[in-house]
Formats: sequence, C-alpha cells, structure tokens
Amino acid sequence: MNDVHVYDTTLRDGAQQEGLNLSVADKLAIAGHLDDLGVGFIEGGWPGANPKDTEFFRRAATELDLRHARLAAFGSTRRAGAVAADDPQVRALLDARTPVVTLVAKSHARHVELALRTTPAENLAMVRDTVSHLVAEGRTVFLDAEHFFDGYALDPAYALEVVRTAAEAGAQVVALCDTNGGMLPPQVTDVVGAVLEASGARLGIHCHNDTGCAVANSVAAIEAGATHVQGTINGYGERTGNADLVTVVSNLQLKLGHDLLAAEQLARAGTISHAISEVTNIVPYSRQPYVGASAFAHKAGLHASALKVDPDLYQHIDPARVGNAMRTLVSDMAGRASIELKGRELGYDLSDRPEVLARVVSTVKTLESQGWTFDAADASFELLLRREVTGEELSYFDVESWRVITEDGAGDDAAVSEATVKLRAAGERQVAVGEGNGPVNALDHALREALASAYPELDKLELIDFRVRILDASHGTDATTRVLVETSDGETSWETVGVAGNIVHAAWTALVDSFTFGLLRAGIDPR
Ligand SMILES: CC(=O)SCCNC(=O)CCNC(=O)[C@H](O)C(C)(C)COP(=O)(O)OP(=O)(O)OC[C@H]1O[C@@H](n2cnc3c(N)ncnc32)[C@H](O)[C@@H]1OP(=O)(O)O
Ligand SMILES: CC(=O)C(=O)O
Repeated sequence: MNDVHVYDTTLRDGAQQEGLNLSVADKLAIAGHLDDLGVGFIEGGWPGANPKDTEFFRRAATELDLRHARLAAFGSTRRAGAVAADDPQVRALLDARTPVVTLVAKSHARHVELALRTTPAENLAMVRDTVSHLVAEGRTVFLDAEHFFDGYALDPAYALEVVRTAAEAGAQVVALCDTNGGMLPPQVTDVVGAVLEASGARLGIHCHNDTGCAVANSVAAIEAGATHVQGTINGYGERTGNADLVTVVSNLQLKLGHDLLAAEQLARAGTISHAISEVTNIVPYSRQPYVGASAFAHKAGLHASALKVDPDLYQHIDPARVGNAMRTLVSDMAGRASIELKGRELGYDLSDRPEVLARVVSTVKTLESQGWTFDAADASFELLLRREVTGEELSYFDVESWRVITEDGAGDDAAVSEATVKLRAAGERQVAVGEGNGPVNALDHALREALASAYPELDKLELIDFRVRILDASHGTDATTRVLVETSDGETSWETVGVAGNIVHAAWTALVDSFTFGLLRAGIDPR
C-alpha cells in the first residue's frame, strides 16, 4: 500500500517550537537529512514572512539536490477584500519557485469572524481565488484547513464547504488540522470518515500534541481514509509539538502495512533523527518511541532472562528496522541473564562462567545500594566486569596521593583551585600541579599533566559533562555524593561514576575510571 503522502513540516511548524532557531544553513542541512529519509514533501518555511525563509528558498533552488522529496512553500490565503494575483504574500509564494505550495486557510466560522474579521462568503472566496491562481501558475496546491476539527464541531456545514471549495478550485489535498491539538482518536476517526464521505476530497491530517495524542490521531486519520500525513522530526513544534513523523511513519509502515519508505530508508530513521537533533541543538529525547536511546534498553533482570533466549519476547519490533539497537542496562534490578547479555554486548562470553555472573550481580547490587549507578555509567561497569572476569584490576598508573586547595582569586570574585597529583606511570614517579576554576577541573588538569609523558593519547580526551547528586539529602552537608562524569575522545563518549562522602573524592574516582577507560578503549597496554 504505497498510498500515503509523507509530508514533513519540521522546517516550518517544527521551527515554531519555543527555543528552536534555525539558520538558513541549518534548514538546508535538515532538508538534506529529510530527503535521505525519503519523505515525499518538505515544507521549507513561509517565503516573505522573514528574510531567512525567503533566503532558504532562494538557496534551495541551487544548493539542494533532492532525490526523493518535493519542496513546498507555505503561506496563507490572500487577504480579505484583495485579489490573489495582486497579493504580495501570494506573489512571494510563487517567487519561491517550489513545485508545491501549501496554503493555510480558515475553516472555523468563529475564526473567520474574529481573527480574519471578514464574512464566511469572503473566506470561501479567498480560498477559491488563491488556490485557483496558484494552480493556474502551475503549482500543486495543498490546503491546510486550520482549526478544522474545532470548526467542524461548531459548524460542520461551513467547515465542509471550505474543504469542497478548496478541492473544486484545484487543491490536490485538503489537510484537516487539529491546530489546538485538543482532539482524541475516536473524534478524529469520526470526523475524517464523515468529511471523506461528504466531500470526496483527498484528505490529509496535521496534528498537534496537546492531548499527547498527535501520533495516535494521525494514525487514526489514516485508518479512517486520509492519505496524506503531516508531522515533524522528533515532534518539534508549537507548544507541545506536532506529531512525530518518525513514530507516525514507523507505526503506519511496521504495524499497519503501509509502504511509505524503503526498508533501508526506515532503517536510517534513528541516525537521521539524531543528526537533525545535532542541527537543532536539542538533546534527543531518550524515551522517544522507536529511535530513542532507551527505546530498546532493558533494565529488569526478568526481561533480560527472556531476551537472552529470544529478543522478540520483550521487544515489539527488531530495533534494526528503525536504525536502533537493543541494549542491556546493568543496575540493582539486574540478574545473571542481564550480566551475561551485557557481557556479550561488551565482547565477553560469560555463558559458561556462572560464578562470575553471580559475583558481578552481587557486587552491582551491593554497590548500587551504596549509591553507585551503573545503568548511567556503562564505562565504570565495563571496568568492574573486566576486573571480575580477569581477576585483576586494570591499572595504567598507581596513585600515591592527591589533594586540592581552593582559594579566593587575588583581587577578583572568582575562586580558583589548585590540585597536586602524585603517581607512578611507566616506571616513573610524577608530581604534577594543575589549576582550574573548580576542584574537579584542577584535578583533571593535574592528572593529565602527571600522565602526559606515559600516555600522550590522553590529550584528545575531553570532559564533556559532570553531574552531582546528593544521595541522602537529609544528612545536609555531610551527605553521600554521587558524581557522574562524561568523557569524549572526539568520536564516542562514555560515562563513569564515583560515590563518596566527600564530593571531590567522588569526582576523583569517576575521573580515574574515565581516564582508565579511555586508555582501554584506545587499545593502550599499561606501561
Ligand atoms: C496554525 C499555524 O501555525 S499557521 C502558521 C503560522 N506561522 C506564523 O505565523 C509564522 C510566520 N508569520 C509571520 O511572520 C507574520 O505573522 C506574517 C508575516 C505572516 C504576517 O505578519 P503581519 O502582516 O504583521 O500580520 P500579523 O501577524 O499581525 O497578523 C496576521 C494577519 O494575517 C491574517 N490571516 C490569518 N490567517 C489568514 C488566512 N488564512 N488568510 C488570510 N489572512 C490570514 C490575520 O487576519 C491578520 O490580518 P491583519 O493584519 O489584517 O490583522
Ligand atoms: C497549519 C497548521 O500548522 C495548523 O493548523 O496547526
């Protein structure tokens, strides 16, 4: 069933999200990713509304080489009382030189009266005039019927008249919009079915997520006969966002048999969703359906014991179909099967090492009861596992002592820290001093300095995140503290954990694990 348009509006409605601000270069990059995903249409923005969107269409004409998608320019019907051919906003839509133009039109009688301040008849004339003018100019026209569901509830005859008028004027699709996002799936099913029957128009669906039902509503509309679905990557959009197009497409394709994207395109959905997050600079939502980092991450021991036999037992699809992968999380909820699966992920075959499995389970449960957390610190767990499997501590250096002092900066407000680290590495005793804007920063510098000659490979490691959690807040300033450190080698990153009564000690433990793991990952032998 290759019958449904996949229409992406990340660059227009997605960009209406609070805090999201895309440059022209960002928009061009995202359009390239969307085309790779294989969507049918990319709505690029509203030409004429702001210089960036106008510039996007100008540059897209020469810089975008779309293989799958067709570009759509978005704008509204002409002004009340004007003529489409003379309306500067309609002119800007034509100047964008896209094959497709999507018009937003009022379909709610109250909006016509209060927001447009015109008559129902003039609104219909605006739809008719603008659609037919753009069609006559050679454009494929889609019409977004704004506030359709609320408008249909108030005055179904008028809302239907807008759909009929647009279709008769030549609009190829009339997308029914749940602009305020207040609908639930049964309402969408009923309205789409009724409008389809009464109008015979090709219908689309455009949903916002204010009831948390944007995806469900979109799927319901397609099931009810709509054949064009709009959404945004990662559900970006005004207020609570739009329907997440990756989830919508995955549901329609993998659950309902629609043939929307080639299997290999859908298998890139995870990569593309994350690549677009990089451009938008919005941290990916780990629990995003299908493509989130946690979407196929399993924490409970019982789940792992069944997954070991057959991954299908606790997964609704094979994650590879959407470019994701199964992960086993190790925590105090782990059992032996969790450790065996995690070991397999890390390259250790523990299937005939029951004593190691039992020991690791017990160690993890004990440490987690003291505040350690291994599902957030994969690298510390890998070091622990390695220690239990090999029976020896991986040691690149022997720490003799470390200390930090923090003092008021001379003459300015900022306090500075100074750390001294004494250790042996590659047979040499090293004493190094590091300065920083805080104790962990100073320790990081001192440790690097002390290890620089033995392990120059450490130079490329960078601490990219540092999180502190007070574990028993009722103890006040003598509470136990957990520190998570995230480190990157420029290509990948890993997290390590430290727990101690002293916050700097906890950070030091996490720091030492982070450097040790970095050297292990780089394939360095202890010197
Ligand atoms: C539901 C949606 O998300 S639709 C997309 C909404 N997106 C945006 O609004 C982002 C881009 N918008 C903009 O940059 C500006 O609002 C512009 C350039 C479009 C218009 O700016 P301005 O001319 O200053 O008008 P303003 O934003 O104050 O008001 C919108 C005008 O459009 C009119 N309008 C609203 N919908 C329609 C429509 N479907 N057809 C014709 N006119 C419309 C309003 O009645 C109002 O008219 P008025 O100026 O006579 O009061
Ligand atoms: C058109 C649109 O974005 C809406 O009605 O939500």
